[in-house]
Amino acid sequence: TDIFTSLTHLKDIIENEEILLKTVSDYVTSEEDKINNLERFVELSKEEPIKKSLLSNKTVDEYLSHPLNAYYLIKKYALNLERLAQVGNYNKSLVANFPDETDIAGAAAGIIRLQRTYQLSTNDLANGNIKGFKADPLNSDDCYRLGESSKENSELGLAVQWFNKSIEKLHDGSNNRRIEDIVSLVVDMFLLMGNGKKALDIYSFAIKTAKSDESKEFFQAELDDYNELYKEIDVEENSSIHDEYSWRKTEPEWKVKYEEMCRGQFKQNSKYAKHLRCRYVKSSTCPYEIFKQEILSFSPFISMFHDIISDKEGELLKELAKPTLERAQVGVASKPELTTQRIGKVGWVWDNYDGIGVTKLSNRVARATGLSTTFRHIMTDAEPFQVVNYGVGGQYEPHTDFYLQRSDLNTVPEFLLNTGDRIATWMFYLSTIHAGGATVFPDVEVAVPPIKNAAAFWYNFEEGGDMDMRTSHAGCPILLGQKWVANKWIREFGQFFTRRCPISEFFANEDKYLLSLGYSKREIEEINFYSERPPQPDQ
Ligand SMILES: O=C(O)CCC(=O)C(=O)O
Ligand SMILES: [Fe+2]
Repeated sequence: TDIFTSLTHLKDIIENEEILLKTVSDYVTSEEDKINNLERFVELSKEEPIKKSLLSNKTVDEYLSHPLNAYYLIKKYALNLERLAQVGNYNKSLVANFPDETDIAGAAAGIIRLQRTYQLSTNDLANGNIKGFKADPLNSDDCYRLGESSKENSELGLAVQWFNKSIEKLHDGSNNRRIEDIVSLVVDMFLLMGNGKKALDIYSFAIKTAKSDESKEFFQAELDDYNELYKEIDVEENSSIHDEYSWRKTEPEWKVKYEEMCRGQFKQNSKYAKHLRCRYVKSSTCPYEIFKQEILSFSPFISMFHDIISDKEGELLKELAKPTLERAQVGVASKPELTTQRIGKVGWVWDNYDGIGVTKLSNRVARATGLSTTFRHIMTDAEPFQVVNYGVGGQYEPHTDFYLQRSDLNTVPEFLLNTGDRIATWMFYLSTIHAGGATVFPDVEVAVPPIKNAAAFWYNFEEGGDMDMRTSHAGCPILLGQKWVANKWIREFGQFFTRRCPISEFFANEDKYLLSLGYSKREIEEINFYSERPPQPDQ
């Protein structure tokens, strides 16, 4: 560096010695802090490993049945992951599946979805109570996160409630945000609701009750800003009736209806409702095999089969699907999208995947429905099983299973080319759900309860071969329990020789169905005449 050739640089180095020293000592302190932090983490984890402290005698599945527990676990592991990021060298594959901050936010959004859909009170939820099922109460940090999530979702009323809860619990030490900032957020929410009066009240109250001079000054400054901004507006006049408890985001009609269906607020209003029944159906090929079918709607034809798969077979499907599970996308193969419209992970399980086990299940679907489910690599009669596992507040918003754009039929993987559309849907329910999670058909007000080891089965097309838009359906958010389903979509063209007559003869046409039950034409006219079908809105 040629220092020896002049002495002036040596002088500089002497000047800078102190700064260098400080840099090194700062580094040592910060590394020490890190190590201390990690040491504390190891100590705590040794004292109460997650396996023991959280589960306490429950199985993992029981524990995860409560959405708040799932949220707690996600948060705990995500925060651990942040700590581990400070450790230089360790086996990264151990944390490959760890959740991160985006998962905490996703789980919080799921809980807000559940709160809104099932109209849960903020108090109950904050106490960990969902319909009598208990989890640990939420702490101040959790409540704050739920407030943020509500805000992001434009649920301003809920946001106020959660931010207030977070302030109420601030003393628990979980939350290092400043009370001033949370109060300002509450004020913002009221302003967005159009309630300036409330905003003013909160500032005045905060100034009166402030715990320190700084705090008081902060609120005074905020209030001054506010007065400056809104001096033109008569606050009293503009304060609408909005309070946080009655305030709801305006949702499109389909969503309101969907959420009502999920809550069970609907009437089976088909005039044929009283003829719905359970029946035994004979297997299409095996003379001694009988299936238990419950008919839920004649037109469109929607039914369920009870006890149609064993626990063991269900486990097989889940196990085979697990390694292939990926975040669900919506849309066609050429342009799938990640959306909140469907919150779950899907995997595909093909016939012959595991010896004969999966094929046996496909064959059973064929015998129960009379449709062909033969799998082929070109021109298949049915798709492989699509196994779906839902997450916290997981759902699938209303959709139809067929391709709305006819041209999309040409952008499918090769084995599905020239197989026509999804003429019918079969869906196994593979897990126990205590609340929520029904499959609902809002247009015809039919709900299929997600009963373990049962299956839903319906036709997506009308008798004449047109798409039946009334089959639009949804998987409701899961409130308590875990949800696994396995779809088997049966394609159109493979049914050329197998399609059963009774479907077109009886079920697609309700009158024909009644004839088949032995009613005379006159009786059917009478049933039609006296049936109590509520007036339809736009007739
Ligand atoms: O989970 C449900 O109940 C519905 C699922 C569904 O409709 C689908 O996967 O296409
Ligand atoms: Fe579907």
